[in-house]
Amino acid sequence: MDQMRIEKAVHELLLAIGEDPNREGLQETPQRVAKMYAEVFNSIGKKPEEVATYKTFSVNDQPEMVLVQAIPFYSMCEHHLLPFFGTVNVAYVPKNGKVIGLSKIPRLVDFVTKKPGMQERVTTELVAELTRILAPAGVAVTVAARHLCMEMRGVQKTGQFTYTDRFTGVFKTDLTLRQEFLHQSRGQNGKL
Ligand SMILES: Nc1nc2c(ncn2[C@@H]2O[C@H](COP(=O)(O)OP(=O)(O)OP(=O)(O)O)[C@@H](O)[C@H]2O)c(=O)[nH]1
Ligand SMILES: [Zn+2]
Repeated sequence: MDQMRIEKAVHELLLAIGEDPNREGLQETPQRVAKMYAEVFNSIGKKPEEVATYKTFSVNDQPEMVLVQAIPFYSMCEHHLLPFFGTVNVAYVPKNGKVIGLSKIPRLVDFVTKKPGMQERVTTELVAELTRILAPAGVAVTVAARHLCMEMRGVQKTGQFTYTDRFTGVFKTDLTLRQEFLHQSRGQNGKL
């Protein structure tokens, strides 16, 4: 990421909105924004393996379903560069005893959210990455998120959650399993 270019652009942006980039509180703002973008857009143009390792293990007696519930995330909408944020539930059914290190699931959530995007793509990319890494019998992902571009501007509807989901493999065919996933992952405060 070109930090100097971001700094220049933010300086220009401050001028364009009628601010004084030289006043005390704004003097370091271009650097701060450049640093912040490097953090929140950390996965642009990268492959998951460039940001973290995705270690898998073999187990003899595999569980029916592995579910990590209510993983928090923050992302930026690609239309307005405003945050959308919420929680993700991720589950998979292993195949041939192949499982992934548990922490790698929130790491994958970080990977798919650290770039300008849409909630639908967060949902489908998570499924695609888990499928690529694990080739499991099925994956289930549900995302619940609030979008600041619908809250603090524009249509200005506050506190709404948008829900998206994707089910593959056995989660598509076995409705009892899907119900179990939805039951287990149901939380509070709008979390799925
Ligand atoms: N499907 C989807 N839409 C999103 C997401 N984040 C933001 N949007 C929408 O993207 C759309 C962009 O629409 P435009 O008409 O180009 O932009 P706009 O004039 O700023 O639209 P308003 O927000 O309605 O004022 C808006 O309807 C946003 O609500 C998302 O994750 N998924
Ligand atoms: Zn938006």
